[in-house]
Amino acid sequence: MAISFYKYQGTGNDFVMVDNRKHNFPADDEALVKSLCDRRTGVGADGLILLQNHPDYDFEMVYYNADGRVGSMCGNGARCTVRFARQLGVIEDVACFLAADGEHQASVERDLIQLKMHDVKEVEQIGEDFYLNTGSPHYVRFVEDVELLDVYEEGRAIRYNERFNEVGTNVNFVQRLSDNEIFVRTYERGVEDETLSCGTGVTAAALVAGMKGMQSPVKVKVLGGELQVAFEQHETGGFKHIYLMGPARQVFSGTVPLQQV
Ligand SMILES: N[C@H](CCC[C@H](N)C(=O)O)C(=O)O
Repeated sequence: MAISFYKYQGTGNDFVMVDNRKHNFPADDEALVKSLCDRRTGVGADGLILLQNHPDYDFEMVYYNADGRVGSMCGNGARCTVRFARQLGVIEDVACFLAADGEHQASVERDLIQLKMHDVKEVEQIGEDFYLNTGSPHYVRFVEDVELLDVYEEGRAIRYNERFNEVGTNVNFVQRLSDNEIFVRTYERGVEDETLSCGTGVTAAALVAGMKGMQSPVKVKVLGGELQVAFEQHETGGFKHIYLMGPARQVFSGTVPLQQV
């Protein structure tokens, strides 16, 4: 038996995608997911996503981190899944789909995928830093020079802080570049390394930039390209009408013999 897969990437956050509408991919096999995501002995990706039928939605996305564990919401992965659904003919230019954190709307505008995120009701302040959930948990720290930072070491120190216990957190380091632009680097839980981009992390960083007075939409530079985040801020704190926008495309497709993974 062989597994057919597609490889997608959105601003450098890359995913093995499986069309699971008619198959039954053995995703509870953590070792299998992990080996497919391995960059030397597998296809190589930050995560694996199943696109599935759902009776009430255009489709359902099920996301696994590169370590093989079922993940929470993945913003770039969702944008890639929308592109994948479009290319499979599952949707046209708009989608309403189910992800780990519930329903999402999205639209395809040429090269760009715009994804509606859930409202964020509260942002916790921890010293000078912030902690919020944009579908996945994110710690946000503003720094002077993000390019010089050791994201792996400093990210791990926060990731494994006992405050976050087994659940852990993703960690985002943010530099303000101008009145409407930030640069974000993210240490990702489940990948346990820096990735080139993290959609829910970029969203979290842009919302914190909003709290610090930046107007929507916020342009976000990441190592793998550029995204944009639009939002409305409640007077009482919290955010609504949050949109993440950026490119997502197919890189290649192939098959993996199952006995070899
Ligand atoms: N890369 C993803 C985030 C995945 C979240 C995952 N790493 C976790 O929280 O465990 C994104 O684009 O939003």
